[in-house]
Amino acid sequence: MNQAACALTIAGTDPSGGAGIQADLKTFQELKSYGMSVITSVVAQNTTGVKDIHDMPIDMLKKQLEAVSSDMPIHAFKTGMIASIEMMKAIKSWLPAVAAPYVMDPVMMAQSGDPLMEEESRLWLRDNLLPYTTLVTPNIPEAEDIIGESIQSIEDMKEAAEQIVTSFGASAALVKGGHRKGQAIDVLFDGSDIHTFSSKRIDTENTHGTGCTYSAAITAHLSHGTSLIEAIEQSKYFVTEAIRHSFELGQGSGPTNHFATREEVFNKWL
Ligand SMILES: Nc1ncnc2c1ncn2[C@@H]1O[C@H](COP(=O)(O)OP(=O)(O)OP(=O)(O)O)[C@@H](O)[C@H]1O
Ligand SMILES: Cc1ncc(COP(=O)(O)O)c(N)n1
Repeated sequence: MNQAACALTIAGTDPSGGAGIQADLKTFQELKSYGMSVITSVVAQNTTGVKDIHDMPIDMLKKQLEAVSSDMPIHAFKTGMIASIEMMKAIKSWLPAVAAPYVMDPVMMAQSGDPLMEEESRLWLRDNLLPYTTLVTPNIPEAEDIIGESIQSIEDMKEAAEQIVTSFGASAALVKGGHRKGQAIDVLFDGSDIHTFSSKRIDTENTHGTGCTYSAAITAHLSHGTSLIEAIEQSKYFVTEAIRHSFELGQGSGPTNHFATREEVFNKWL
């Protein structure tokens, strides 16, 4: 009998296919997890920015969560855009229905700077959902928002990761350095040790959806039962290659190329 590793994303949409649910499902597929999705908001956006947002009615969000968890195995799940406190409450009350690693990408705004979460929801997310996470993956502005302090150096990133675990209750925190200059360095505190994950910075504007792709890749690896450190190491490689092979599509920040890591395989066949 076939057994599948099953990964679920709970997030908003991107009709241009580079971020959100669409990026997550592509990533799950590439990493051989059976992908499932619950939509929080339908977002009219593309590579240039966000045009409009339609939040799912809370009842519909609850019904989607219930539909998937009452029928399907969930071996790991992630949350991305959760626009309102009401939605966060619905997700929190659903959490006991799943016993699986939880990766939170605390999406606050799109790369274009457009907000994807109500201002007052940020504290609620931190104080009420963060303590349930296996891993939270803030970029630098999101980590600054969580700890309420500015982050300049790698040392600051380490302190922030540690603080997110010890003061705010995440099991592990990965502070991503995509917004800094120089090497693309991410810092993990796993509850006992600091680990760094580093790659050369790729000179490109095409980074729409990198955060979504990275957290989805980690979720996919966790759904296969991979350890946290190994899952992050593999996902760092995946997202770096996806940025390296990104597409010149759209008039803004182009999307990452999710099937880049299969290039070698394709080349063998062609
Ligand atoms: N130009 C780049 N070259 C190499 N790696 C990068 C580059 N930009 C971002 N990264 C890496 O991509 C991953 C996502 O990090 P980033 O800080 O960009 O997340 P994010 O801000 O949530 O994503 P987004 O940019 O999609 O909003 C991290 O591993 C980061 O180090
Ligand atoms: C629905 C949704 N979720 C997350 C992001 C963040 O992705 P990015 O910062 O790469 O634009 C996005 N643009 N849209």
